[in-house]
Parts: sequence; structure tokens; C-alpha cells
Amino acid sequence: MKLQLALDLVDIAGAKEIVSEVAEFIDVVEIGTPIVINEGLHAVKAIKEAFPALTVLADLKIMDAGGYEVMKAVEAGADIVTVLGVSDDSTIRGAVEEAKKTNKEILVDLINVKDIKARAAEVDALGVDYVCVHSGYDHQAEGKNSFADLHAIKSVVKRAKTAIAGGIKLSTLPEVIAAGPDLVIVGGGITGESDQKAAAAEMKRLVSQA
Ligand SMILES: O=C(CO)[C@H](O)[C@H](O)COP(=O)(O)O
Repeated sequence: MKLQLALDLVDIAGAKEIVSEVAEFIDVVEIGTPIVINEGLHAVKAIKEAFPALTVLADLKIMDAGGYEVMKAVEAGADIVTVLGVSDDSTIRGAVEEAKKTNKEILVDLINVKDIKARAAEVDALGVDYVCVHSGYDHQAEGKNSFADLHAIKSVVKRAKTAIAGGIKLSTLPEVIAAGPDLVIVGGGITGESDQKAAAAEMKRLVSQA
């Protein structure tokens, strides 16, 4: 089981600062959607150049033009690129084809998908690398999480790896780990802590045992 640090509410300098603190405890660093909106793919390039040993995920949440947008993210240094599960199959297919050319990976984010189980099975069959359940900030504000959704997709995803994101904290991590995802994505649960290094270290210790 791997740990991904999601960076959302910082600029490039702030992202570098946090990653410098916790790099030894994370497997993947995510350049979150708000950073890409604010700074563009330069943020992906800057983090990949500064931390070449880390796997970099560009959270573009692609909805259309899958092949083209994946191409641009990969050119900037992304190892994994996100595509929305609510996209058309052709968008996901295009993204997968483009990523495969350079041995990169596609993570499909099932945020706001209504029939999670059915869509997870469909995107799995499209050859994506990760299927991710996700309660976004707006759902988190309504007290929702994706723990039950993770159980649901685990029963239908046969070839892709599974991932979970959305409001995961140290206190809820054991419940997440028990459901057995391949990738646990944590943003505020690390970046919002006063001791980010200690939080990342403890999370890494827990996911490594799984
Ligand atoms: O993609 C995102 C929001 O759309 C976040 O990166 C993801 O939810 C993880 O952050 P947090 O742990 O703070 O919820």
C-alpha cells in the first residue's frame, strides 16, 4: 500500500517546502487541481525537477481531450495523470493510449459518479491503472466520505489498482487501510497538521504495515 501526499492550497514555493519536509515518507506527490489552475503545468515541472525520485501525479481531473491533455502533463513531468470517471469512454481511452506511449499511468477519479460499482467495472475494463473513490471538499463539508465506496469498488475492480481520497486523517486511516486500497491519498491530514513530518511519518508507518 502506498501513500500519496496531495498538495492543493499552496503555490510552487510552498509545495517545495512541504515536500522537502516529508519526501522520505511519501511515495507519490500530487500537484492538486487548485495549484494547476493557479500556476499551470509549470508546477508539475518544478516539483519533478526538484524531486526526481518521487512519482508525481498531476490532478488535472480531465473531462475531455484525454489524449492531448495527458500528453501535455507528461511533457511537464507527470508520472500519473487523473481523468474523471464521469467522462466519456472515448476520453478515458484516449488518455490511456497516450499514457501507455511513455509508460505513464492514468488514475480515474470517480468523484460524483452515481453508480460507483458499475462505472468502476467499466473504467477498469478500459485499461486504466488506478480507480479512485473520492469525496471532494464540497462533499466533505456535508460530512460525507468514500469509505463504503472503496468496499464497493474492491469487489468489481479486477485489474487496476484501487485508491481513495478525501478527508483522510490519522484517526480514520486505520479504517481506510482495513479496506485494502493500493494507494491512500492524503492532503489536509498532513498539510493541515502543525507537525507535518510527524503526521506523514506515522501515516507511512501505518500504510507500510498493510
Ligand atoms: O482532489 C482533491 C480535492 O478535489 C484533494 O487533493 C483530495 O481530496 C485530497 O485532499 P484532502 O485529503 O485534503 O481531502
